[in-house]
Amino acid sequence: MTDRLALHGVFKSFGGLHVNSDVSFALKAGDRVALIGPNGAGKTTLVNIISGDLRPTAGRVLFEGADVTRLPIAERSRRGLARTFQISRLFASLTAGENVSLAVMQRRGLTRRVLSATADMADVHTECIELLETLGIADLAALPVGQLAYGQQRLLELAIGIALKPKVLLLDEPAAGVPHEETPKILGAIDRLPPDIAVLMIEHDMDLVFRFARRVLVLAGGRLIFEGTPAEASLDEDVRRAYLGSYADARRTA
Ligand SMILES: Nc1ncnc2c1ncn2[C@@H]1O[C@H](COP(=O)(O)OP(=O)(O)OP(=O)(O)O)[C@@H](O)[C@H]1O
Repeated sequence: MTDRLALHGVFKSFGGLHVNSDVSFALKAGDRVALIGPNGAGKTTLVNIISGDLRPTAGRVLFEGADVTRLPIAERSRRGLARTFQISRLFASLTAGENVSLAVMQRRGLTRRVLSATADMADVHTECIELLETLGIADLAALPVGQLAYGQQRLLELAIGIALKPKVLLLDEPAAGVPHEETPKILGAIDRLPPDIAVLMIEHDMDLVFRFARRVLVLAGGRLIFEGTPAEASLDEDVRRAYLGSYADARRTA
């Protein structure tokens, strides 16, 4: 089976700052992988490289076997790569339903011919409402995004990610900033993602990692220092050191 996503020797520097060094890994259909690591380890930078928001300094990103390293975000998205952001990027002046409908329309190729597409709009609306129902936020469809609570906005972001029917979904801290009592809803939504999607999730909350991930990648100082199950990660000495902040010291003295 061709990997859905593969990174080969990815490096990223900002001036003299080496943020990602020689990172390689692959995701297959149905994978549930968490990318963890201490603050500043380079996780978001790596996700930005996968999504096309950033170009790597060296190395390659393959999507279904094809080199997409130089392709723009929109082309990667058309091929089936979707992401959510750590900080919400929803259209605040549109309603929740309109935000999801736009994603459904984008996937169906309707956004370029909006004026001639009215016949398809009933379908788009039905799909949008079904999606919002799946995430338990159908009652919010008519509300402007600006009026939604933060946790509801994160659920809406997930709805948009799913609306794109991606083959690979990148989730950047989907539960960040969500009040504790609302995290079960985010977890429930993630549990109900279509099983075939390959999902890579950046997450600090280890409860969520344990519940979601079957495999964990640990990034420290820009390098992958561990790949294994969540249980193995929690017992690994290098991983423990990375989280205690002594990994950088160990490298400096090595
Ligand atoms: N555009 C940029 N220009 C310069 N430095 C950057 C840029 N983007 C990120 N960095 C630096 O790269 C390092 C890694 O940042 P990144 O956001 O990828 O880490 P992270 O592992 O996602 O951290 P966190 O868990 O805190 O979100 C940090 O030192 C950050 O300041």
